[in-house]
Amino acid sequence: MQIVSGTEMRTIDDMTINQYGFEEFALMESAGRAFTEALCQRITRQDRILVFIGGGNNGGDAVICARHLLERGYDVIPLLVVEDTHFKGAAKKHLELFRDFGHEVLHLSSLQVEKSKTIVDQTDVIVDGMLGTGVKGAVREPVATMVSLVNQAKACVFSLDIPSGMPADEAAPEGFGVKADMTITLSNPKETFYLPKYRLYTGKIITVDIGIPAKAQQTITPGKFLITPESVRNNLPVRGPDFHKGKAGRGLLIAGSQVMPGAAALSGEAALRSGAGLLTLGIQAGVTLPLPGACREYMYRLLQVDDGKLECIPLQGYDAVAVGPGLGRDHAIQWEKQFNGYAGTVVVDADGLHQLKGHITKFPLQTKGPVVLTPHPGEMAMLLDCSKEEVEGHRFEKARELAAMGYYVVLKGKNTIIANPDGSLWVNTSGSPALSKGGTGDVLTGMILGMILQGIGLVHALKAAVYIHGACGERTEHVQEAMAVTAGDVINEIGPVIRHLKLMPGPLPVDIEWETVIIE
Ligand SMILES: NC(=O)C1=CN([C@@H]2O[C@H](COP(=O)(O)OP(=O)(O)OC[C@H]3O[C@@H](n4cnc5c(N)ncnc54)[C@H](OP(=O)(O)O)[C@@H]3O)[C@@H](O)[C@H]2O)[C@@H](O)CC1
Ligand SMILES: [K+]
Repeated sequence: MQIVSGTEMRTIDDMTINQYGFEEFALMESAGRAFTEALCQRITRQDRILVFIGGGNNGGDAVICARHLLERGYDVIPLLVVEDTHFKGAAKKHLELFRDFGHEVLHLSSLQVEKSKTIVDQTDVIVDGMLGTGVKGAVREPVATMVSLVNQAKACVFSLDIPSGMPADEAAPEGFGVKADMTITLSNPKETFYLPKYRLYTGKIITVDIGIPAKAQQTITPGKFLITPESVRNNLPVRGPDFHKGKAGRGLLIAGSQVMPGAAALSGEAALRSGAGLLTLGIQAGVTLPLPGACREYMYRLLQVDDGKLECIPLQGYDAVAVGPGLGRDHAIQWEKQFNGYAGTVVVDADGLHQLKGHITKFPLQTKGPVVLTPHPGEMAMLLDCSKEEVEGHRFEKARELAAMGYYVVLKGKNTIIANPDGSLWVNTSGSPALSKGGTGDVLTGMILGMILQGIGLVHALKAAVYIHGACGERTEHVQEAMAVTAGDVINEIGPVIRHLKLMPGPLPVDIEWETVIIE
């Protein structure tokens, strides 16, 4: 499913109306009705409903919603927050139609604030159709007061398309808006839904189809998409009866140090649990792994340190290499010597990212294969020389900025973003606060390596690892409190989550074939 900014949504709307000849009046009817259908599945006939109606097209949709609710016999108060003169085009026509059908609206201007507060207090359900994707700047009066009233109300708040006041473009200045229990969004989720600063605004997000043609959507390139469980499931590795470990790839993990041996253990185990065929752990000589039981399936390559530099490992025979978890920053990776001409996939995480910083613009030119970087927001800020706040406020832009240097980027956090060097993005929606603990990032790196090794295609591998990692976090919460969950618990859920995905209905793809990487 495609995610859009408000600007992109307007481009899609313009195409639909001006290029493909859809009537704006009919499109608005379709939007208002689709919203109402989704709303009616979530409310009861006994609910007293207050519909807030703004003066733009979002208000037009809200008028249509009020009409359908009244026609179905619901108890509705339609409340206009602006004067009639504000209405234009299709929204104006729908307001006229509303009156032609004998319905009446209340005007906010005719009420004292106290009276509107009483109405809000006596309401069970609020439909928030004051401002949509066309909001500009800080919310003005009298809408601002209504936003505050809605936010104090005990009623269940359903925002139409987007919580009023919240911008739909990442680039827009931060807005103050309605805090909804649920946002029923039209046609496409808006990009700001997935930014940390707006996390408390949308509530649960439902997307409804309003009949925008796919062709109009495809004009937005490079696109931004949600990772769906279906898309992950349909691209999971499959093992047929003639499967053997050679088909599941040979991986190398360069990880661990005296003070962080556990990171190597966690990453490696996660790679194996995610399906890696053969795994070698490259680890500094003398480091003792703390969990011998968990590590008995690896092969080892002990690395010497000479003059502060980590020994290089010949990469022939390895289909992919992950470097960084728990590695420390004292012993330098010899990036150029180690990876020059390597045609497999390289995944760089954690301390590996800190060490790569000085080589960030050159590294993609030194390797022949794809390079995946998996920063959390702090590491992203370090790589791009900006603040963590800048990264968190502009996650799409920053992910694209780093990807444009020639990388596949996995920008971690809630709603992890995967960015392709061509600018396409995928946003994850699985996850849980249970994952907020040291070691879960090391687990993700291992899962990424494990998925890549099984040859399902790099982007599919990244999507699968990121989605399954989040789903493992969710699943740990079924049996224990989020605060008690450890990275090891997350690993234990990998198998059950993959099984659960595979049991979803529909045919699975046929057996995968590992494409051997040729190393020159
Ligand atoms: N996606 C789709 O395919 C379809 C989308 N549709 C719908 O269109 C919506 C977008 O509609 P839109 O472009 O008319 O803008 P919208 O959000 O109603 O805001 C404009 C109004 O807000 C006002 N206003 C602005 N800023 C303000 C502020 N800071 N503080 C206070 N007021 C402010 C502005 O007032 P003005 O500045 O003109 O005085 C004007 O009255 C979209 O979200 C979806 O619901 C469907 O109908 C059809 C299919
Ligand atoms: K709204």
